Amino acid sequence: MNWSTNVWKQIQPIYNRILNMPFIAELTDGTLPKEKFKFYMAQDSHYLEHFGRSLSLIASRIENINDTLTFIRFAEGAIVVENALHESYFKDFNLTDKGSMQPSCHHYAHTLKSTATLANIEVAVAAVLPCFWIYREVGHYITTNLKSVNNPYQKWIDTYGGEEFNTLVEQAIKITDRLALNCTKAQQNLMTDAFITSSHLEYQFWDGAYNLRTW
Ligand SMILES: Cc1ncc(C[n+]2csc(CCO)c2C)c(N)n1
Repeated sequence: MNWSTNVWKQIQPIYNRILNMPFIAELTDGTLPKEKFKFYMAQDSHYLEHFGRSLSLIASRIENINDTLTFIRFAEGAIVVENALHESYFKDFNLTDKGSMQPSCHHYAHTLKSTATLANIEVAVAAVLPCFWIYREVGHYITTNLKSVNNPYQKWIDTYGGEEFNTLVEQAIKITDRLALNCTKAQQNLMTDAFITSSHLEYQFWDGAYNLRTW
């Protein structure tokens, strides 16, 4: 079994907890209170900047030059494309000031940056993979369970449920599996730990927004 199939099995309890979060249920039926979505968007805007920097660090460290190019594109996607989504939401929801980073976002963003800088490259790549993979799965889940026609969060849903995003995720999984193939079992276990930690932090990110958790 390849590394990714195995790790995805391992995070099933976390993934199922994510699918059962009120944030996801209310995003799906469009009833999520605006102030919670605004909190999420503002925090995510901070997150994306740090995430983009983490991807750029990985791009510069990864050995295969084609992988460097792929990670440069991921970084660009995080900063340019995703920020466009946020900007349009900032307008739609009258959000002018994103404020400072709050605990869930701060923890996640800085964990990714230190991992991207200090950990072995395969561990750094494994740490960013849940950002792609969990969002794709959640995007598909929401798309298949959509109830309301006039969902105010439709743009967000379309971004992550779409085919374009799916292609990026497939590329990210493929690179990570290739790196894992050249690793010892001990190194693969460190990759797995990093993937699991980021999956927990994805959960915490939504939980922090739903509960409007501040310092
Ligand atoms: C907390 C949090 N985690 C993951 C994503 C999803 N995401 C953001 S950028 C990017 C890659 C684009 O190249 C992906 C998958 C998010 N928005 N917020």
